[in-house]
Amino acid sequence: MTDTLPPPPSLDSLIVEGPVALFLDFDGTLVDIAATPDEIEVPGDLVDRLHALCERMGQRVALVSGRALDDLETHLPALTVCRAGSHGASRLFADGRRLGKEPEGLPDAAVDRLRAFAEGRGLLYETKAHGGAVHFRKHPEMRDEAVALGRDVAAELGLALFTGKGLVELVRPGANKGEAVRAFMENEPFRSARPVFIGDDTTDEDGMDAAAQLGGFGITVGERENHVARYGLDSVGAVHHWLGL
Ligand SMILES: O=P(O)(O)OC[C@H]1O[C@H](O[C@H]2O[C@H](CO)[C@@H](O)[C@H](O)[C@H]2O)[C@H](O)[C@@H](O)[C@@H]1O
Repeated sequence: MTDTLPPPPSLDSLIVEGPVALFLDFDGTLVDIAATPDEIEVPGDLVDRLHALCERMGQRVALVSGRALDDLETHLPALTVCRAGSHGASRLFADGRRLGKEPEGLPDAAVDRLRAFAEGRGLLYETKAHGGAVHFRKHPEMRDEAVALGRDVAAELGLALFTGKGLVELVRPGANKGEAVRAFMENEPFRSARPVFIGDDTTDEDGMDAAAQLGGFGITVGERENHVARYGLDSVGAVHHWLGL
């Protein structure tokens, strides 16, 4: 449990031991969770603060989000930090060069099933370039039905199912945050650094697991049960404070 996990050592003390690479989740980690994806409140100077953090870290910072990259960039305009969207499947270096292949979108049959389910029940369907999510945050009683539908469609069409905070999502197999961590860590300036992954949700555990396998560790945010993280921070505010944002 998060409340039994100690806070991490200070970032300055880690940097003294050797180069550190930071992998940062977005929703629930850098910004607070809101009722819908578009209602998040992003501090106006967050991009500038992330750029300053990048300078301090020798450019070894990557955002690793479940959101599509174009959506992430809407909330973080003119961001020049390494970033991965669609749960790590779509990756860009800081200057916009692609890392790896552009992933495939969902088959139409999957999109149609998810969208019809959401629209039929008054739920929000989030269109993504490489996935599709049904949000039930405002209707938690629909959770089991949404997860069951996601499982069925995933099995029928050979897709992977994610269940996150108030959502169920389908992606192509292999799209996970651990793969994004590994991909960045094979490249400069990340290579040989100690990876630290910070996140609040189930899908972040793949990133934390990869960080641990590569000699680093995970930091979980908030009170969710987490069996992979080594340390915990209480809130988005505590993450900002730890990062010196
Ligand atoms: O990996 P992340 O960057 O944390 O993205 C995870 C999902 O974040 C968004 O959904 C979550 O945040 C919404 C806004 O706070 C909230 O309304 C929703 O219930 C959360 O699940 C985003 O909409 C998803 O696409 C991401 O997968």
